[in-house]
Amino acid sequence: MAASASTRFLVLLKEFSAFRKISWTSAGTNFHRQSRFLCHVAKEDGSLTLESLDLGNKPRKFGKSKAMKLEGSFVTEMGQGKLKAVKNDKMKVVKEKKPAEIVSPLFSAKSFEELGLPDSLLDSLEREGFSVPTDVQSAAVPAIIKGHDAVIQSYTGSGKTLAYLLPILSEIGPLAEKSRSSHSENDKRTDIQAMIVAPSRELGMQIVREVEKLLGPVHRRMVQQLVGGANRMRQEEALKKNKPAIVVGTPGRIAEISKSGKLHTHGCRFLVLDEVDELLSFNFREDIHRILEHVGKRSGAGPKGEVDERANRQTILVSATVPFSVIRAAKSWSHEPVLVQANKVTPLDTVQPSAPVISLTPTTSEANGQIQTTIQSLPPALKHYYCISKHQHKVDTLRRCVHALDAQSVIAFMNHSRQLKDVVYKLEARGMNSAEMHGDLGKLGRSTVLKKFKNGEIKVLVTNELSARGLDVAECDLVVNLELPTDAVHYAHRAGRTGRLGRKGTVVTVCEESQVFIVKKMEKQLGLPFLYCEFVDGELVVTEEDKAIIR
Ligand SMILES: Nc1ncnc2c1ncn2[C@@H]1O[C@H](COP(=O)(O)OP(=O)(O)OP(=O)(O)O)[C@@H](O)[C@H]1O
Repeated sequence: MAASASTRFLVLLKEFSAFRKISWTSAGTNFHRQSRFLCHVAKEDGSLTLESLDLGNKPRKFGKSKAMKLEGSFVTEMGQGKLKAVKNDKMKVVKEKKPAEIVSPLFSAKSFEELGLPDSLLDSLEREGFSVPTDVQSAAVPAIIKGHDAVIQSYTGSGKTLAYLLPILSEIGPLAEKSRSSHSENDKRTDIQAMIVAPSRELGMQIVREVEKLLGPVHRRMVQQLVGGANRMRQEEALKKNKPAIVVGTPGRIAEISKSGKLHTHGCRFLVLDEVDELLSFNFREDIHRILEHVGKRSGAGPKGEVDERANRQTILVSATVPFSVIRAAKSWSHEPVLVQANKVTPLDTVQPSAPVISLTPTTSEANGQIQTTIQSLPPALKHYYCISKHQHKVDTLRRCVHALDAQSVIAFMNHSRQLKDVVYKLEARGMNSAEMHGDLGKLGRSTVLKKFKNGEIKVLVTNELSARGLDVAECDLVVNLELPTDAVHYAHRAGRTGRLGRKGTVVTVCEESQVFIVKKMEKQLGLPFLYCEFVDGELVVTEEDKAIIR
């Protein structure tokens, strides 16, 4: 159909066949060579720096690092894209790109030792193969240890979970620095020390596993999950028996147990709202309100000097997408909060309502003497395409897309759970391993599917918005929007399931002809180029002219 339209040039790119990886050793060297020392960042725009937080020039201890768990996962820019001329007239030569560039320079601090973490936590990180903090971790850890309330914003897959977990674990629980972990006299031993709230069970459980990994087998009971769909009585018994220092849960279940008087949070020192913009939505409003009212509200002084006059907890709000409603909420719930981004800590007061919510390129500019901050929500190396397909051909388009990109682990998003089964049936009939995942599956069904997807038994996970936020499957190399996300924010979270932590990733949005204008709108809002593509002879074909517009 469109192939014969006004296309002048076709560039055939067979992308995934050429995944070229570099070893961690060489990646590390490059990162270090490129590293911008933290104390140099953001001074011009009035930001706080690690130096200004008294943590920039700590003496360094080196020598603990070992080969990183994700060895080889930092991939180079596509180096071997095939080039094929389809028409001779006005041929534009697209040169092969040079290989060996790091896609995303995520790491600027050389080691976790630089961030002032206690030895026991450093040992855990080493045991789990984490050797270098990401940029957002480099910025967040010292700021939170210092006692700041914070909004952590950084793009999907950049390590925001550890960015808040590390400073918390360095202050409370069995890995904490002894001098820091001493509780005030007002603390009861039964009180929870840190509460982490997430909008979905999957994300909650993912965070629990991250905490358990760091705590190690001996102390893993120090974290308790309070997610919905699991047995509530067992959760309450575990709270009573294990007296965990940390709870991670979904708003409804936390509020439920809190109302029953079985969750003691008045002495809680940390409250984290992960995916905060989602947690602010109407669905969660009542439960979040209760949590904010009860967590860390005790009388008397808190453990930290200069911030003691505020509520006796640190409030940490986290998301890749931070609309101004979050900034406003942070200002009202927190005391002098800071905005933490990759290698940058800025007083939240300087963030203006006019600042765009999302954009590709992070910039700061001064207007009327005020700092304007734009926010990057997606990894810059992610590639975005769209194609046009009739509704009845979409599954076939998906299948051809997977083949053309030689994708190994695919998440296909739709909007309604009732259509997922049909897509799975069609894919399976064509020999492609796939499974549906949605809320109606129940907790066990969901975790089984997820496990199979993670270990590669399932190639295409067909799902809805449930999986759009937080889900961390390192291997996912392709996201397909079989139906359009409702807006640019939803697009960003769906797209962010691939290309995690500097890996290569592709997002293909399959739309109907009448929907192209919506794709164009999202492209504009995100400030990202969405390339029009087709799948021809098993190849992804990108046209340089936008046929969707000129037809
Ligand atoms: N310093 C590090 N070194 C190696 N791996 C890391 C490091 N920090 C985090 N990771 C891993 O990177 C992956 C992505 O981290 P995480 O899920 O925290 O990202 P995120 O920024 O919260 O993403 P999203 O916005 O999608 O929720 C996880 O598998 C995590 O274990």
